[in-house]
Amino acid sequence: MDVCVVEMNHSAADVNQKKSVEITKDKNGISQAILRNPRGASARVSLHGGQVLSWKNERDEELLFTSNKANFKPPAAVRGGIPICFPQFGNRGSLEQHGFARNRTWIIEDNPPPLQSFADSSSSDKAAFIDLLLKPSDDDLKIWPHSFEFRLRVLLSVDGYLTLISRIRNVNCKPFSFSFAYHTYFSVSDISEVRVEGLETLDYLDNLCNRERFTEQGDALTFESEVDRVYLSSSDAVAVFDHEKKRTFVIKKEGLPDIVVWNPWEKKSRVITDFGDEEYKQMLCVDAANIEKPITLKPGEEWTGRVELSVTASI
Ligand SMILES: O=P(O)(O)OC[C@H]1O[C@H](O)[C@H](O)[C@@H](O)[C@@H]1O
Repeated sequence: MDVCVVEMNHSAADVNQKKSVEITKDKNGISQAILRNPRGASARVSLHGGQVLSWKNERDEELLFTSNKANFKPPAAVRGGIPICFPQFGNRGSLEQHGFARNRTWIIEDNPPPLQSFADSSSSDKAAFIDLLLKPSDDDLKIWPHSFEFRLRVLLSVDGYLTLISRIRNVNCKPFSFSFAYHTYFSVSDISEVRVEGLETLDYLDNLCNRERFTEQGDALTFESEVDRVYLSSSDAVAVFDHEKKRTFVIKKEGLPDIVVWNPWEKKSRVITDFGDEEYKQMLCVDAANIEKPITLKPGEEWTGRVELSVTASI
C-alpha cells in the first residue's frame, strides 16, 4: 500500500488523539484514515463509501472479511468491511441496491457538532476516532430529492472495540424517510463452525422466500445453506460464536431495531462477480439495521444509530 501521510487538522486539543489517527492514500489515490490504539489494535476507514475496510485486534489479526476479488475503484461498492446502506436497504425502493452512500466520496469533518458522550468504553475521550461527512450532490438530489447531512464517527477504543455512530439530519424543508444498515462482513474460520445467538424467538423476513415472515424456532442460528434474513426488533446485543477460531463477536446497537443475517453460500457466490467461489466459508454478514419501519425525519430533525463491535476469546 502506498502511504502518504497528511497532517490532520483536528481542532480537539487532544494530542494523543492526533497521534492515533493517520490520514493516508490507498493505491488508487483514495484517502483513508488509520486509527490505532495504544495496545496495537487498528482500524482503516476509506473515504470511498465512508467504509471501514479493516479492523484488527492487538495481535494484528483481521476481524473483518474483504473479498480477494473486491474492486476498490470508485464508484464500485467494495465487497467487504462495513458498507453503509443508506438511504435504502437492498432493492426496497427505487434507488440502486443498498442506496448510494456506499458509492460516494465522503469528506473528513474537523469540527463536527458535538456528540453526546457515552459512558462506556467507546467514550471518545480515550479513543482514536475520525469524523466523516456526506452531503448529497446535485446528481444525488435528482434521484433522491432530500437534503441531508450524514455524519459518521468511527471510533476505536482502548479495549479495541469498534464503534460507528451515524447522525443523519434533515436539512430540507419537507420530511423524508430512509432505511439504514451497517452491512458488517465478519471474518470467520468456516461458516459451518459458526452460530449466532440473540435471535431466538424473533420474527424475521426471509429474503429467499419473497420476504415472507417466519418465527425463529432454534436456540441459535447455524449455517448449512444460503441465509438472507431480516430479524425484526431484536434485543440490543447479538453474538457470533466462531468455534474454530475460539472467538466471539458481540454486536451492540442503539437506534437500530433489526438485524440482517446474510451468507450467500456456494451457488449465489458464483454469480457475484466480486466474490470468490469459496469465500462464502470465510464470511458472515450480521448488520445492525433499520429496515422494516423506515425512519422519518421532519425538517431539522436528526436520527442517531450506533453499533459497537467487540471481540473476545471464547472457550
Ligand atoms: O451484493 P450487495 O449489493 O452488496 O448485497 C449483498 C447482500 O446484502 C444484504 O445482506 C441483502 O440482504 C442480500 O440480499 C444481498 O445479497
